[in-house]
Amino acid sequence: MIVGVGITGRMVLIVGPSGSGKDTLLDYARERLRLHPGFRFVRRIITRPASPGEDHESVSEHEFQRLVSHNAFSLNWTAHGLSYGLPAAVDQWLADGTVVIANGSREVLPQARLRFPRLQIVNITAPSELLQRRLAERGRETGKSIRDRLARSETIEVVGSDVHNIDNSGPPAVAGEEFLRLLTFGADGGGAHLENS
Ligand SMILES: Nc1ncnc2c1ncn2[C@@H]1O[C@H](COP(=O)(O)OP(=O)(O)OP(=O)(O)O)[C@@H](O)[C@H]1O
Ligand SMILES: O=P(O)(O)OC[C@H]1O[C@H](OP(=O)(O)O)[C@H](O)[C@@H]1O
Repeated sequence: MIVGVGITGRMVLIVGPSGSGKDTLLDYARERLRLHPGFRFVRRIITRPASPGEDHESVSEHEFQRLVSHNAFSLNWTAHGLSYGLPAAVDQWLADGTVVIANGSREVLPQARLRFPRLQIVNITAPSELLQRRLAERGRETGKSIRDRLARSETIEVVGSDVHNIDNSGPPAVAGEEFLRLLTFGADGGGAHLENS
């Protein structure tokens, strides 16, 4: 079994333009940390029908607004004509000292910084030609929807001392290992490590 030594509980938001590889890197890390109780990967609530890729809870916009009015979200936002939420359970996991990892939005970072005192932002990047090719090959969106996502990719800057950039233009395992290192070595870049026993 894997045990953690000195892991510091915190919120980790992985952000970056559509097609940069957030879900791919989340899958990579989730698989490798699945036996570790100190890490939890958030299942998002989204007003998108079930689709290949991210495993999310699909709800109608009406249901989403009902959840908002019942304070069912720790953080929520809109983008691409969809509504996204992280469940309120996140707050309890953080209070328990867990490292909570979620797919976020670059645009919601100002609210996230106020919401989560211990926040680590992981910004995934890739050149625009790669984003374009990946979105076309993925096939979840087509035509205008892809064009809108690519246009949005260039409009939002992610800067700050709480931001770690990961270039995902090479093989997924390269960026995946870098992401794992960030998760397991703590927000301040040192001190914590995982041990196999
Ligand atoms: N390093 C990589 N090399 C080649 N293909 C990749 C790499 N990373 C991701 N991909 C592929 O690119 C596509 C987009 O990746 P992914 O869905 O992980 O991106 P995303 O950032 O989560 O996008 P979105 O915000 O639109 O959900 C997927 O088909 C994925 O398999
Ligand atoms: O452009 P920004 O604000 O960074 O991100 C907007 C939203 O798009 C992506 O979701 P998905 O591709 O619909 O699953 C992100 O995860 C985020 O929720």
